[in-house]
Amino acid sequence: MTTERPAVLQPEMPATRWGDPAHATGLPDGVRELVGLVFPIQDTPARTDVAVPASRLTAEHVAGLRALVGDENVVLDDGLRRQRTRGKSTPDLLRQRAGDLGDAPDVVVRPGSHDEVVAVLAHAAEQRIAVVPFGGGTAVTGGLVADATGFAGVVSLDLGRMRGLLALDPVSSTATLEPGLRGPEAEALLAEHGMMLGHFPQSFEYATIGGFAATRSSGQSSAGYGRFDAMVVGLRVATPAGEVRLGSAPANASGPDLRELFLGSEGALGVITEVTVRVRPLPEVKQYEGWRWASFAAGADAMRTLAQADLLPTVIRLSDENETAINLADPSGIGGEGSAGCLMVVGYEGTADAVAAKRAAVTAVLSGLGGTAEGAGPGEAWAHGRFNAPYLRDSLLDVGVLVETLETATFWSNRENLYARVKAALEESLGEGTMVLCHISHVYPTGCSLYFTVAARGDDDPLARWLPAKAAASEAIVAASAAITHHHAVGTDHKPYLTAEIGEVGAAVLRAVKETVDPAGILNPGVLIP
Ligand SMILES: Cc1cc2nc3c(=O)[nH]c(=O)nc-3n(C[C@H](O)[C@H](O)[C@H](O)COP(=O)(O)OP(=O)(O)OC[C@H]3O[C@@H](n4cnc5c(N)ncnc54)[C@H](O)[C@@H]3O)c2cc1C
Repeated sequence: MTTERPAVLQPEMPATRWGDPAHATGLPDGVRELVGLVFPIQDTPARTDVAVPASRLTAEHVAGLRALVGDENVVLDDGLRRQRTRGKSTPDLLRQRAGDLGDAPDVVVRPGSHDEVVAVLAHAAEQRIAVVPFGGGTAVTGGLVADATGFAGVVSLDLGRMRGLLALDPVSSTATLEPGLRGPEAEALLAEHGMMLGHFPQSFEYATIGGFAATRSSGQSSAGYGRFDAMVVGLRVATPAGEVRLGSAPANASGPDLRELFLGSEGALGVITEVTVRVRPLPEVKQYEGWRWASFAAGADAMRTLAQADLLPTVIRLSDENETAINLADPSGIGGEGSAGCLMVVGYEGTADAVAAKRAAVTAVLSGLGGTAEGAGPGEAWAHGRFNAPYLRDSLLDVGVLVETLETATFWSNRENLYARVKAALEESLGEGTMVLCHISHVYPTGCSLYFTVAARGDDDPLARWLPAKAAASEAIVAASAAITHHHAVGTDHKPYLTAEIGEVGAAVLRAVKETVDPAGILNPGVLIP
């Protein structure tokens, strides 16, 4: 087939905020009033008067890059360099809002093909220019913040021109996608063939196929469709040492599976230029509903029972008592009566017969374990608002409230310990009035992830309040022997904790691979590799 490209492209995100400016609603009056009851409201507009630092690259460097990808695809423009600075964590946004553009790339380079990526990497290695692969720019763990020490400058390698559906194999149910396709663009291309990928992280609107692979992302339908890495059957990767093509069969016993080496490699081992994924038919039916549990523990036990019985629906998420209460208090959040206990959202997608059968079996288990069915209302409200939270975060930052999220994962037997430790660490660090909310939305037969949302007073310097709280939470995660990240990746923020998780030998293995594929160390220096 000839390459198919999306008919409609997602608009650019502003540098200081999340998402499509047309979807930003501001803080509804009712919510502003509620927030004001808990936190001091203080209007804190973003600074836009700070200039982007001058590019450190010489005219010769720039001319060399232009010769490889064309003049128009080597961009020194301040606006684009500002937008390509860091990602979209709360610290990233706070730094942008404060006018800190110290990590701005020196130039944005937009290759149009695998071969152009290869050529840029060879040139960068020769000239000692650092290269930061840039997909959607939704990184939340500092994966786009390269350490430029010892380099002539930093190229943001923007993969946004590589946005095609390259191949579709309906017999094997696979599709080969270019890395710069954003979530909705990839789904729209596949939908024209009656197929879907089924990867819906909260960053779906902006994150890309290459980014999903490079961070081992997990989406809201992970219970039914799996994590992104589980959907990948093949990869093409450009490294400074040459090309790596992986995935000649769905499974093999040809030594360790090297696909796993490049999945989650966060731009430090190569640039992913093609991703072959498993696709499936578009669902005939989608049904989402709510269940209520007396406690977080009771709901979590029900999730475990379903996972261990191989009975997971497509979506399953459970809010703790605090998250349940806050969402019910928010008129734009999940609807429903009362706020006691813990709300679970359960979603079914597939053929009408498959949905009916799975729903009947799951309903029997949940009822038997003491859950109360709440009907379609809470499920549909969740489905309707599932991508809204990041816009609300901007509105809260606008009024001086500190909001951030973090996530981890552990085995079922350690869930309560991990939950208690992380919650206590955040509350102690941020002090009185801090709200710590938690949900479980990715489950396995052996364990689950925990996703925390924190809201606290920002005071005069929200960044200075958040960084010690994040460190305390990370230390609590390590002390609980849990994963420093379940799906947000390592980046620079989690790097100090990685060796504790994988051990000294594990860290040395990563360094050895880096040395082999990127001997000059130009790829995302300072990210991931301990
Ligand atoms: C509001 C919000 C909600 C989020 N929700 C979720 C969620 O539900 N689930 C989840 O898993 N994550 C979530 N994230 C995190 C983020 O969206 C994911 O990590 C996502 O996979 C990043 O994709 P991206 O295209 O934006 O990558 P980028 O941010 O551009 O890059 C991320 C990292 O991957 C590298 N990279 C990007 N593309 C390539 C490539 N082609 N080859 C090699 N390296 C590359 C970059 O150098 C960087 O280190 C969320 C983030 C935000 C801001």
